[in-house]
Order: sequence, then structure tokens, then C-alpha cells
Amino acid sequence: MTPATKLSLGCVADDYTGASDLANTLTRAGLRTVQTIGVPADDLALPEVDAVVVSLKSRSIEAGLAVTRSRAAESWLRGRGASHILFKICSTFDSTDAGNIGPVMDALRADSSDSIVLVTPAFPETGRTVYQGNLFVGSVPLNESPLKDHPLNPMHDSNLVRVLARQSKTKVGLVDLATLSRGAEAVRARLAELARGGIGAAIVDAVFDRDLETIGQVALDHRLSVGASGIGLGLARALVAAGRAKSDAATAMHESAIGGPAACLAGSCSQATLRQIANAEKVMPVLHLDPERVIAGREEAQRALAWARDRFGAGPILIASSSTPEEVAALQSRHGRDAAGHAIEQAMADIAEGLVQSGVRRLVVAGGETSGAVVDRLGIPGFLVGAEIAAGVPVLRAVGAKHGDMVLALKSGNFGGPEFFSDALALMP
Ligand SMILES: Nc1ncnc2c1ncn2[C@@H]1O[C@H](COP(=O)(O)OP(=O)(O)OP(=O)(O)O)[C@@H](O)[C@H]1O
Ligand SMILES: O=C(O)[C@@H](O)C(=O)CO
Repeated sequence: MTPATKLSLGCVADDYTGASDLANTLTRAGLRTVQTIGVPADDLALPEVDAVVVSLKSRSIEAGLAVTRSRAAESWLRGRGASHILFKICSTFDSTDAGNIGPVMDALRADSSDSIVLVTPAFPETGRTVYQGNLFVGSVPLNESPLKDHPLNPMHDSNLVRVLARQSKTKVGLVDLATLSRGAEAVRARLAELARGGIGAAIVDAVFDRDLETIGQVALDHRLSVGASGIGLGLARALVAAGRAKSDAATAMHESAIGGPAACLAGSCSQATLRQIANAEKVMPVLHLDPERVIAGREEAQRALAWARDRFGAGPILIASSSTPEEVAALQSRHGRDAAGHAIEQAMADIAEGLVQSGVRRLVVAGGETSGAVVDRLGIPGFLVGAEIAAGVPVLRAVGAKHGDMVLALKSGNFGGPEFFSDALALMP
């Protein structure tokens, strides 16, 4: 990256699919954006940009480590002139009472010296809205949504004021929709009132994009905000409106075809992904890994690779570890949640590495943790953002990858339409 580049916006994302979702939103809103994997090395050649999204794999790790890594990313971004940092979390507030949203927010807030931080996971385009501090996923509260069965962070409380207060050292307040509907000055006044009461974080309601625009405008008065792609949209629009980014200057991605074999990997067990896999079965060969055999050793990954190599000539293939909530729970009770998750992620990384060694240059991955394991193993340092496959999921072109030119799609578990895998491959010629 050229040293002269001064960032309008710096983003620290707690997983890789979330980072590409945000990079997609910022790009569509007109910011020239790149996604990096971890804090970039000084010699990584990146184009001139308005925003950098540093992807971390910090959502489900020990809280202290998440804080250290997030602060390293923050410091790199501030060093490139970013006056505002967005800590990108999941639109379904994926976390546990141990963290990591609260601890990371507390640390970044201390560094920023902001008296109060705006927090909202709202992303209306994907059905995530917040009302009276309660997060809705589509038409149901978070605790009734499929997130109640998430393999790593089951969400059992939709009231985010309570959820965040359990994780954070600061008191948490609410800016409600009625205040928001009165405009930016009303929001500023409410935030000042909360801050005077010693409250350091405010969950902000948002139902429509116009609410996010108000939030983005107010957030720019601060040095830190916390949220999902929706607040990214608000910030980007506010930056463009303030002339601090060029609205017509999206990062150009080289769109030429890559060709060669294509493969899909699914480690997400979300209902959306399970349905997408079922639909993919109608149009491509699908191999379901045996999770018990994955945990037993590396042979299952080798078996999957041999299966894939036999089929490359005939078109794309899909390899999935995904199971139903009941099967996931049974596996976790036999092996432990983290051990099972880690073993399967590493098998997916083994498979991705073998696929790329066999010539695959078009790869679709479903699941944030799964994508993190795969991209780390492939040693890809960053991405440019291309066409949008579905809300929150762009085509990504690797930059600086040791395997050369390559396109990927990293799908958040809950995102994408029923035919997501075919939709993605159609945009990755
Ligand atoms: N059959 C299975 N049984 C138990 N755990 C599984 C199984 N298949 C995958 N996993 C693990 O479940 C976790 C799924 O997390 P991942 O982040 O990849 O998907 P997701 O949570 O649906 O996506 P996102 O974080 O983008 O919303 C991973 O740790 C993965 O290894
Ligand atoms: O915000 C979202 O829902 C996604 O970008 C994500 O982070 C899922 O892992």
C-alpha cells in the first residue's frame, strides 16, 4: 500500500466472511475498498483505497487474544490515517457471555477515548433489524431464529442491551427508534445524556436504511463504532456525502475469466446452507463428509480429495461437512464443541489446499470459521471486491496469493438464496 494513502475508514472484522460482506457493502456504497487477511505485511501491493477491512478470525477465540489481535489491526489502520474505526461483528450478534464483542469494544473504546460507542448489528437488506434493543432475524426474535442452534455460539437472548452488558465492563444503554426518527441531533442529544449517566455503549435501533444513514452521520463524530454491514452502509454514505470519499470510484476488479476446475466447500450448518446444499445436489456431485471419520484422522480428507479429482473434468463439485442441529449436538457431546469444530475446519483446510494443488482456482466456501481456516491455509493476503452474488456475498479476487490468480466467494452461513452455489459459480467463470 502506498504510504501516502490516507484512509477514510478503517475496519476490523471478527471473521472473514463478515469482512467480505462489509467490503461488498462499502464498495457498493462507493468507497474504494480492499479486504486484507490479518494486518497486511508492509510489502503487500494494494491499490489506492478509501477503506481497508482487516479480516481477523477472532469471533470464537479466547477473549484476551481477540483483544490483542483487534488492537493490532486498529493500530495499523490508525497508522494509515483512519480517523474512524468500525469493529465489524455479525449481524446476528454472534458471541457468548465471555465475549468477544464486549471485551474488544471495551479495549478499542479505551484506545479511542470516545465516551460512548454506537452499536448496531442491523442490516435490513438481510432481514436483521433492531427495535427497542431487540434483534430480529426476518420476522422472529433472535432467540427464536436458527441462531438458537448455532454450533459455536447459540443465541438465546434477543435483547442486545442485556447481551452486551453481560460481556462488557461498561454500562449499556439504548437509543430507540423514536429518537432516531427525530434525526441526527436527537440522537446526539440522547447519546450525550447516556454518556453523562456513565453509560459507555448504546445499542441503536434501526429498521430501515434511512435509520442507518442517520446513525452513520452521528457515528462519524466518534472515533469508533461497532456493528454489521448496515452501519458500514451508513458510514460510507456519510463519508461520500461529506466529500471524504469519491462516490464514483469503486475499486476496479479485473473481471477476466479464470477458468479451470471449480469447487465448493461447506462447513456451515445453518439452515440456509443446508437448503443450499440440498439444491446443489440437483446440479452437481456432492460429497457429504463423515464427521466422525474427520475427527478420527486425516484419511477422510484424502478420500474427499480423491473423489473430487475423479470428477473435475465433468464440472463443479461440492464437499460438505454440514449436518442438522441434532447431529451437530450429538457429535459435540461425544467430542466437545471446540474440538469437533476445529477438527472439521482443519479437514476443510486440508481439502482446500489439495484442491488448489490440483488446479482449482475458483472456490466457494460456506461458513465464516470454515472460510477462515481455508483462506489461512491457502496463504491469501488480501482480496479485491467484484460482482455481488447475493446480499453480503461478493466475488473476491485474491491479491498477492502464492498460487497466483484465483477467485473465491466466502459465504456467511445464513446468507445467499436457495441456489447460492450455482449463483456463485455463474459469476466466477
Ligand atoms: N457436522 C458437523 N458437526 C459439528 N460441527 C460442525 C460440523 N460441520 C461443521 N462444523 C463446525 O461448525 C462450525 C461452523 O461455523 P462456520 O462459521 O463455518 O459456519 P456458520 O457459523 O454457519 O457461518 P457464519 O459464521 O458465517 O455465520 C465450524 O467450526 C465447523 O467446523
Ligand atoms: O454480518 C453478518 O451476518 C455476516 O457478515 C457475518 O459476519 C456472518 O458470519
